Amino acid sequence: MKHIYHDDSFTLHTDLYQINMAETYWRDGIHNKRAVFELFFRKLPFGNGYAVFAGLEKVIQFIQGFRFSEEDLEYLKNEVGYKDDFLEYLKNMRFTGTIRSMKEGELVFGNEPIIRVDAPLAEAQLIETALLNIVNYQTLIATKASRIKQVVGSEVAMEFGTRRAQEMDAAIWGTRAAYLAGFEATSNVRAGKMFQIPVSGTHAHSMVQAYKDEYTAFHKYAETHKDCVFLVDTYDTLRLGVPNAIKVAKELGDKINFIGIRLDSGDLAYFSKEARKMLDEAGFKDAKIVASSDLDEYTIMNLKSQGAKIDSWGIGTKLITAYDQAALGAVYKIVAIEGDNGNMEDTIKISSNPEKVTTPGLKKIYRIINNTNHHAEGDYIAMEEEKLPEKKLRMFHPTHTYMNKIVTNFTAKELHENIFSNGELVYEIPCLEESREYLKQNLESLWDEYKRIMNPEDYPVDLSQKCWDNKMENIEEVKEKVVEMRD
Ligand SMILES: Nc1ncnc2c1ncn2[C@@H]1O[C@H](COP(=O)(O)OP(=O)(O)OP(=O)(O)O)[C@@H](O)[C@H]1O
Ligand SMILES: O=P(O)(O)OC[C@H]1O[C@H](OP(=O)(O)OP(=O)(O)O)[C@H](O)[C@@H]1O
Ligand SMILES: O=C(O)c1cccnc1
Repeated sequence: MKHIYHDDSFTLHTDLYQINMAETYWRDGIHNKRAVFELFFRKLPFGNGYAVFAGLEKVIQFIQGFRFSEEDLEYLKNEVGYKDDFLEYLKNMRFTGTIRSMKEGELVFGNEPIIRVDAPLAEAQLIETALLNIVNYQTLIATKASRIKQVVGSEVAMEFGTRRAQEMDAAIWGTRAAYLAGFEATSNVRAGKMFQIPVSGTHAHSMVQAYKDEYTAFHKYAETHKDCVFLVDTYDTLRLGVPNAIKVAKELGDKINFIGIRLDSGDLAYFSKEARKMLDEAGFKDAKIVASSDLDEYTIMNLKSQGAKIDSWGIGTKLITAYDQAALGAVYKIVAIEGDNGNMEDTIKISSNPEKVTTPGLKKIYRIINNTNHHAEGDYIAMEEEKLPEKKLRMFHPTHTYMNKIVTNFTAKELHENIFSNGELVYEIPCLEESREYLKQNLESLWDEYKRIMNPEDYPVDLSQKCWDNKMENIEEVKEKVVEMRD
């Protein structure tokens, strides 16, 4: 038993420094001060023109289960050394704050708040790490999957990555993210069961090797399964594999549903074209060709440009591990805190890099949709109490302010929904299918220039004049303070 790890709560899924800060706030009596944090990333992953937000459902689960278990408290006491009075405070802690968030399947861009947490300071602090962990991974994989699906187009994309994923949780939630982003199926049966994702699969080389020859292996498989996709590359794809598949399909005729073949190595363009001819000549015009083997959006695009005859794509390692970018860099920054007089006061983090200076204050985020062509003109961050003009909106780049435009005849769609209100879940969680459909609609409203997988245009994420002025005032105030403190 010693080596079987017991794990009865996710609440300690945080960094030690969060608990240490919570203790400081509590001992100082400021733990219940209202604080507002925003979760956002600065740079889009993979050089993509948009990201796909995923992770909210798991965030909700985490918040609902947020309580320190007896075992957590014992551990914190005996192994980390926290004192009883503080542990008593943690014991009674529940999440009592308000969370506003974008919906899963929302298109999201750099420097815009995806989630806003408005909660007692210590609570907001303690949930940071888990929120970032969930959103960073799921959004990264959903974005990678969406890129791949853009290239795959109307053909079928199947998620095959579990064996290469960074452990079991990543396989499960990565698969969910891939389906949300438009993949049609997964080979992971547990993910299929948990999220009602269609499951699908062929067979491995091991089965051919176990029976020694392809003919016997395909035949035995066909005797036990109606739907058959035969893997044809174990020995010699065109001389043995494809002819054996055709032979078995002909012999068993209507007794099976010969779906097609899978190619997993070699020149996939050449093999698929040759195999297509062979299948067609044998009368199997509807048989499908599945391809797998280290595929990603670039290889798929390249194979298509070579005229590969592939109907279905199995994508594993490069999707589920986000092969070309290991992490999304979302951060969680405090933007306002209750002052001693009870009013909310802005907070700002200064940086020598203008892109890294946070945008202070309570804000709302809107997508500006052109009413004529129903496409998004850009996103617009305004102060919470601000009323947007109805007829004419001036949008300008927040660092290169000379880049600006006037938008007329638009709809400003607010992107945040109320998720928790004073600790109560007030959001009806959509099913995965709905979020998937929501993403599809969102992509339709995005101009193609932001969707291409290489060198897309920069999508505008602008600040309102008030929001921009407020940021500048905050920067000036901090500068003055720094001078005062230096003198
Ligand atoms: N016609 C093609 N054009 C571009 N890339 C291709 C083409 N055919 C295959 N590829 C890609 O080339 C890579 C080949 O991988 P690799 O060198 O490991 O060999 P393999 O053919 O998969 O053989 P094996 O699995 O036996 O090692 C894969 O990423 C595959 O998707
Ligand atoms: O290439 P990926 O995109 O990661 O897709 C998943 C890979 O996993 C399987 O290979 P594996 O060698 O693990 O097993 P198998 O060939 O014996 O089935 C499959 O044949 C794919 O090549
Ligand atoms: O069903 C398949 O063909 C499959 C599943 C997982 C990984 N590679 C292939």
